Amino acid sequence: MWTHVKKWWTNTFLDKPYRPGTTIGAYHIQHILGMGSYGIAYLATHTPTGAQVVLKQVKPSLRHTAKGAAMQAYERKVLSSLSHPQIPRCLDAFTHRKDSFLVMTYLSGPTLEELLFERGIVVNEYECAGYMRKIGQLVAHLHAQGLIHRDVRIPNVIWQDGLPYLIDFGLARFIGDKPTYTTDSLCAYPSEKQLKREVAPASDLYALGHFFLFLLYSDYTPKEDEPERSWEEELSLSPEIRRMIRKLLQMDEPYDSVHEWLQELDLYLHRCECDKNRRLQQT
Ligand SMILES: Nc1ncnc2c1ncn2[C@@H]1O[C@H](COP(=O)(O)OP(=O)(O)OP(=O)(O)O)[C@@H](O)[C@H]1O
Repeated sequence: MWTHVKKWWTNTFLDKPYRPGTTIGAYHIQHILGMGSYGIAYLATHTPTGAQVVLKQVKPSLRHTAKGAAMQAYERKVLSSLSHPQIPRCLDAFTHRKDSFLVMTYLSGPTLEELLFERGIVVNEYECAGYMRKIGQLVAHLHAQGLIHRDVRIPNVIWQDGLPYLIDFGLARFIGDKPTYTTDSLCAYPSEKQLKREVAPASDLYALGHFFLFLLYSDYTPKEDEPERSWEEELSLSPEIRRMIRKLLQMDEPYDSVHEWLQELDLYLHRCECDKNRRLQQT
């Protein structure tokens, strides 16, 4: 019972977000974007310039924990090290009363999760491959900087004007750094979680496999009363894409790098282009 009471008190009072309209230093809060495991994200206006920014506040309940402060400091270090138009830039960090805030550029547009599940967009296999190529190139850019995102999921990709924008670097780690703030090893985690949290390209490649499947499922309508089957049975995929996903998900010998996978993806896209041109010539 005590844990329920404590959780209720924490959520209702301690971690109560700032209200829209509140001014915090040079920023005016417009609305809450979301509450994650360690922070509260707000859309805010930078009053002197009128620019829209994202403020990320460490949850007050985590304020005095080593983890809360460390996570924000690490996210700041990660974002400050990056300079890419499709990734938020760290603009500032400050403390207001006892709360720490990270300020970053706001990337507008719907996430792929919203596009798929709220707007119901349908993407065919060829189009999915085109989306994945652009997302893969962003992930390859991170890997080239020695950074593993570890949270490449559809709610963390904003899609605007035909380009993906990658957000939420709360779990990102530089290769060589510890996978968690409390342990050096992931041995105590279940095997799938070990793979997802590994500070190595394999964890992002695995996430990209699931990402691919989410996009491909947009074109799938289950038949009524049909029992659930595996993705290989439910989706009608070309042999190349099926093979790629099996390798991304480590069901077959995995890729060593995102580049290796992107090369195969390019061969597939080239093959589709040739097929299309051939069909056009025949008509
Ligand atoms: N730079 C940004 N531009 C636009 N929207 C953003 C940006 N950063 C975050 N958001 C939005 O704010 C929400 C919350 O962001 P946050 O990074 O805290 O993600 P989270 O998944 O809720 O947190 P956590 O990773 O701690 O679970 C996101 O779902 C996203 O919609």
